[in-house]
Amino acid sequence: MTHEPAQRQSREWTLSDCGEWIAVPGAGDDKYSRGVLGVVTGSDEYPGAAVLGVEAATRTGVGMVRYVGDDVPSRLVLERRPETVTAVGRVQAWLIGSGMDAAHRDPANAARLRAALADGVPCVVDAGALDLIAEEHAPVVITPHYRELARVLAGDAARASGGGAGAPSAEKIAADARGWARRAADATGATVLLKGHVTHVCAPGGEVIDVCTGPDAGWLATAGSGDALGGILGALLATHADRIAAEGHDALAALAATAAALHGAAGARASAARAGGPIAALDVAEHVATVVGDVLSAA
Ligand SMILES: NC(=O)C1=CN([C@@H]2O[C@H](COP(=O)(O)OP(=O)(O)OC[C@H]3O[C@@H](n4cnc5c(N)ncnc54)[C@H](O)[C@@H]3O)[C@@H](O)[C@H]2O)[C@@H](O)CC1
Ligand SMILES: Nc1ncnc2c1ncn2[C@@H]1O[C@H](COP(=O)(O)OP(=O)(O)O)[C@@H](O)[C@H]1O
Repeated sequence: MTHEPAQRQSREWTLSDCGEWIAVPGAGDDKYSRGVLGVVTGSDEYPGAAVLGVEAATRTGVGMVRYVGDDVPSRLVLERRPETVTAVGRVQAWLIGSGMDAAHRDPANAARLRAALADGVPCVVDAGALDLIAEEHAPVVITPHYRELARVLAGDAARASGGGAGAPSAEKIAADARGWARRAADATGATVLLKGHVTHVCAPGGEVIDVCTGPDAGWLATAGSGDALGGILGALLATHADRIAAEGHDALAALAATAAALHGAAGARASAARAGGPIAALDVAEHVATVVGDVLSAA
């Protein structure tokens, strides 16, 4: 029988673990000292993803969101959240790629994504930016679902061998999601948040963290739910720049697990508010603030 070293074991992350990772502003804080999140998400093809990520980030708590994107998503973001700033400026973290399609990336979005990755601050990389992670130099958390992780690992295998042979299919990843989250973290050097009914988080060389705070039924499996998760995680990274600088991927993994736990609990609360019935992604985003309040009052 083989034994994994202790740091490769798995643990569960619950709401009681989250309190330490929510930054509550004090009397001396202003919007900049709290942290600013830069967001490059959405496109004329998928504008709603931008709205969902910005809404969720705002409801998680952050000093400011700077949104940088195409005209249609910019207008929709401002209609929903007029406090969002569309002027370019400094940020403490980035959220990139939700609502974008790597196969149809236009030059303006390509330049925005590359600029965010080159900025050097922590970055959440989702959906249509996942193909760019080999270029990054910043501390990165990737947030794939099974099909997206299969594509990430195929790209990784192709770079290593010139072919891509040996990369797992989405079905193979689904059959051992915990194991593939760990292998993907080691292979990419990024902290991995692998989405599913149970979400698995792993830093390179670290333990796997399981998160299962969502509703018992799979109501979170709905369009845009993952776009909202990206916003939650982006806000947490932007408000913990000092801890990420000091603790690196250990902090990124704790923040990613916190984001998944808040997201699941917000989905459960949103469903409970509808007698256990179905939810929309915007319901999840809106309920994050209440879940943050719950976590802080229980701490
Ligand atoms: N409101 C929005 O703007 C939303 C934007 N989204 C964005 O959409 C982009 C693509 O995300 P996906 O997770 O769809 O990407 P995937 O590439 O994983 O899924 C697309 C694939 O799903 C399969 N598929 C499509 N329709 C299907 C159907 N009816 N039945 C069975 N299989 C089907 C096809 O093989 C297609 O290639 C991402 O950028 C994502 O962020 C999604 O999050 C949904 C909501
Ligand atoms: N069966 C399920 N039960 C509970 N949560 C799920 C289930 N399937 C997916 N989820 C969660 O819902 C979200 C879906 O994200 P994603 O696949 O990126 O969707 P989208 O691209 O439409 O936003 C993730 O947070 C994932 O963990």
